[in-house]
Amino acid sequence: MDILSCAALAVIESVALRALVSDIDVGPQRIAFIAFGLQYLVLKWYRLFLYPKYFSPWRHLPTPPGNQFMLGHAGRIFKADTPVSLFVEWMESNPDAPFIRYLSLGHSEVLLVNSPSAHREVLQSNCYSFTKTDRLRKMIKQFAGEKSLALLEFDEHRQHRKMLAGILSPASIKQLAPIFTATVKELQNMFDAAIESNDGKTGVIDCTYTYSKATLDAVGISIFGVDLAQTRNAGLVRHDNDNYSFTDAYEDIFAPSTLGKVLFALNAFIPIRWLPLEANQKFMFASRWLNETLAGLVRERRQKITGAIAAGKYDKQSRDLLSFLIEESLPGGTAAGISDRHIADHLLVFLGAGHDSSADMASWSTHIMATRHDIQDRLRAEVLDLVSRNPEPSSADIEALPYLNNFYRESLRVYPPGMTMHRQAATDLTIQGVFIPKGSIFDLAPAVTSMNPLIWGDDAREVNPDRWDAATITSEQLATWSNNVFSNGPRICPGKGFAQLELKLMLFHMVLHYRFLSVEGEFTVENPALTLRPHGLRVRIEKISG
Ligand code: HEM
Repeated sequence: MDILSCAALAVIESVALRALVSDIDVGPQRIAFIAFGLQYLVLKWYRLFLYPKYFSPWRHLPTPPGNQFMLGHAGRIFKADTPVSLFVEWMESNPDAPFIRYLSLGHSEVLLVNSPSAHREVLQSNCYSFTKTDRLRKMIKQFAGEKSLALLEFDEHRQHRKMLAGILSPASIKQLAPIFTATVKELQNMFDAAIESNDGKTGVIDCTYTYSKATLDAVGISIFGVDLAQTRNAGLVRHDNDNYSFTDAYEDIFAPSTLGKVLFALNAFIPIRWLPLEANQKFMFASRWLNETLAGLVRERRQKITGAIAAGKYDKQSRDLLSFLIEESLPGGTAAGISDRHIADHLLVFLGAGHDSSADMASWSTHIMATRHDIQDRLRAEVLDLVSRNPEPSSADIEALPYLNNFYRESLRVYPPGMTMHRQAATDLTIQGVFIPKGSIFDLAPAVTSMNPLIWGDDAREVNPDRWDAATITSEQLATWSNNVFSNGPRICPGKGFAQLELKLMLFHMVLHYRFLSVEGEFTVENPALTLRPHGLRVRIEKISG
């Protein structure tokens, strides 16, 4: 935009100068070129250095130190221990400020939403005055269709949330319990294999790999009703892998090589998918494969369901979310009229949003248990007590365990997997007395409120499941806006109940059958990343006999 305005102005100036000064012996192109260069430099200098410091409406907001030339704070964010650790540090220096301003690449301003009341205004009161940012939209569009819930805005988003409400309601989530329990058995097989391949007594699991696989199995069966590892597409086979499966496509998109990750992020700034690189070809193939295969899956399931209904043989029991959504899309259903394209796009986002976050949560819970044996022992005592009274507890019995519930909430508070949300103002507005021009960029990080010492006390960074005890927890800590781990407002995570059931069942069985002895070696946290993902977190486990 700046280039275009400067170029247009330079042409006008050149024409005007030659009209006003008759004996000028410099050609019009040269004049325009020099004018363009000078104007562009002055404008950039203003934007980079003068505007943020002297003219921005946000210049009085807290701005952290450490701004680097051209990189702003972005360089330090990418080098930090986790993608959100600087946000938490900045919040700790300004715990009650509504917003903190930081500078991103090219010194562009970003507002970090800080106080609970500012969160409420951005996520609830003015939810539809914001959209996802253009960059995030470009990033998500690389693998999910435009019709997916995560990309819908305004009335269309409202309408689709309503259509999808039934399939993720508590009643339908409850029906998924047997599926989750079955996938926990898979997890146990992986744990046992790790122990067997060592000395038969203890073994080491790589948390990211193990939980990723287990939760992908769980979301595959619960969302699509298929074993994703076995799902192939006969019409679309990769030349170097004729056994290409859903798992391959998923990995090529969500767990690519380092170059693949860089290209994924870069493509949100400049289109680079046309570059003839292997990482690009893999990504493009996987994205096409995933979209075509899902469309085929939806088509087949619709035929099967409508055929069974017509024959009077449809069994509504034990249905996955895809079957449920297709049923509801029929005349009279809560999602009547929703297109197959929308269904496929929504479910692909459910898969992406639900898989990594649940796997990360399981990894961090394991980390807590392996480093805090006191917490692990209390969890196990509670689980054993339930089993001694009721050897076959229902999912409702498990969900009601108080210490397991406290542990689940505390683990999410300290290690929120859905790490950041990004928004862009769709209109001019004022929030908490701060003027927000249209186009302003916002970051929201659940850790910012979850770690706020004014809400959670000076030990906010410590893991302490007891802080959730009904007898002692304060109303401020329980307030909706003190906890944004699943976001809040109209865009609150629709998979909250799904994640809770899946993870509590997984934790229950893990604690019942295994001891988590220690963390082996060092590990890092992926940065940049879409979720709070430990890398190389290896934990020694031991099977509990009997
Ligand atoms: C521990 C597990 C999970 C966490 C921490 C989590 C967190 C979040 C957060 C913070 C958002 C808001 C993103 C934004 O507005 O930019 C979100 C949105 C979303 N989540 Fe989750 N999530 C989890 C599991 C799941 C599961 C299991 C599913 C599906 C089965 C799911 C589906 C979605 C969808 C579809 C959205 C977009 C909602 C919309 O834009 O209306 N999530 N999640």
